[in-house]
Order: sequence, then C-alpha cells, then structure tokens
Amino acid sequence: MTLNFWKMNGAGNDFVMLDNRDLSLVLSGEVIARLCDRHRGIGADGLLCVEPAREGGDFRMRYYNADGGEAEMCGNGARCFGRFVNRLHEDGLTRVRFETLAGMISAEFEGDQVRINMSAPHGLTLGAVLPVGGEVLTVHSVNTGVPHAVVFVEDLEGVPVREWGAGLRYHEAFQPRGTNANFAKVVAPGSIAIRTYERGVEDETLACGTGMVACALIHHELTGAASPVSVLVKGGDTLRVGFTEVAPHEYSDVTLFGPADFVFQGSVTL
Ligand SMILES: N[C@@H](CCC[C@H](N)C(=O)O)C(=O)O
Repeated sequence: MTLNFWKMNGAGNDFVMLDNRDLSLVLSGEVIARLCDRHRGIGADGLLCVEPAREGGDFRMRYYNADGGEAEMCGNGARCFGRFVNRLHEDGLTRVRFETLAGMISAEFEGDQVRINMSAPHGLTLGAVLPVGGEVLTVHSVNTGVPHAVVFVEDLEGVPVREWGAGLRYHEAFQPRGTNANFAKVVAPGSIAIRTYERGVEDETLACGTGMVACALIHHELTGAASPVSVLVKGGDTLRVGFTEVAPHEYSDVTLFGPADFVFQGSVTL
C-alpha cells in the first residue's frame, strides 16, 4: 500500500500529515510509530489525520504521538492541520472548524501564520510541592486539551529537561495518564521563554502549543500578566497566547497564534 503524506512543522514541532477524508486508512499504533521514527521512518513528533466531521465541524482532527498513541489535542498540530485542510481546498478557506477529542477548535489564516481558538482549559492547580530528580519543585498544572505540568525557574538553559521532564511525566501525582512537563522563565512581564518535555515523544521537543498555553495561563495566574502573553520556544520562534479570564482560574477565548509550515511531500510504501 502506498501512503501519500505531507511533512509540516509548527514552530519546529514536526508532523506527518495524512488526508483520510475517505476513511480508507486504518493505521495501527505500531505503523504510526514506525512512520514517526527519525531513523527508520519519515521522522516526526506526531502524526495528524484529516477525517470527515461527525459532530458539526468542517472536519475531524485525529492526533497521534510519535509512540503511536492517540492524544486528545495538539496546539502546533492544530495550526498545521488548519493550513493543511486549507491547502486541500486550494487555500480558499478563511476559517475552518474541526473536531478533536478535546472539543471544537477553529483556525484562521494570516499568510503562513495561523490563529487557533481552543477549547476551555480545565483542572488548573497551583503550587504543588513535588520531589523530582533529587530536587523539590513547585509544580503548577492545567489541562489545555492535554495535561501539562508547569515549573517556573530562573536558569532555563540549566534545567535537565529530560530528567525532570521524565520525573514529572511519570510522577504518581499525574497518573494514570501522565503529563507533559514545561519549564518556564519570565523574560519580562507578559513575556516568557519555555522548554517542554512531551509525553508520547518522551523527549524535549522544539515547541509544544498546548504547553505554551499552559505556561502563559500560569504566568497570568502568578503575576497578573495581561493577555496576550509572548512565548519564546526552544526552536527560536515566539508565539502569542491570548485569553480572557471569566472567573477565578477559568478562561475563555483562548488563542494561539504562530507559524505552520509545509516542508515537503512524499510517499512511502507500507
Ligand atoms: N505537541 C503538542 C502536544 C501533543 C500531545 C502531547 N504530546 C500529549 O501526549 O499530551 C502541542 O503542540 O500541543
């Protein structure tokens, strides 16, 4: 079987993109992991499939991590998904709404930049004190479509992201589903820099969209910083997170604005 794909990235978080509008593709987790393998496959942090809508959207987005497991949402992937379906429609769309396991997402286009409007975050907690990798960390958490732990630090470059990230990802406080783990530094009020360890990639990635949103909201909670918050990611891009606080710890109109780029297209024989 020949599989046609596009490779895209959103701020360096990279994805294999598949058009499965006719639902002809049925890929096992093992095959997805092989496609995402950087040595034996195409290489990616995750894989996205376009499927037909079932619940009133224009399309349905399915997202799989590099390990082949399905996750509810991916912020960088959703921006790429928006541009990908726009290209499937000869760039004729101005706005697209798509269903995810974390709710309805909409995307709007400004050149190669995409703004997504995300579903409401939930489960925000502040200030858990947890032992991780021989240190005691102050850990905040929020689900922005997928679960995120957030730790603010002074020395971001000095953070052992793999060690602390894996420590949080498998910490008993976040079981049974685990968590993504973000380390953030305040650059100036309303401007932060972050590094993220992603569940399902089991490593640091160059950017994580839902992680940026989690860090921006926690930055607002801790300092009162106004929307939008600028977020500098490991890959060097700066993205913007917008939000409205509608009640204590409750948010609506959560947006993420940043790049979504095509890299190449190809085909593989399975
Ligand atoms: N890269 C993503 C998040 C993808 C899902 C995550 N690894 C998980 O398993 O929760 C993003 O840009 O949000």
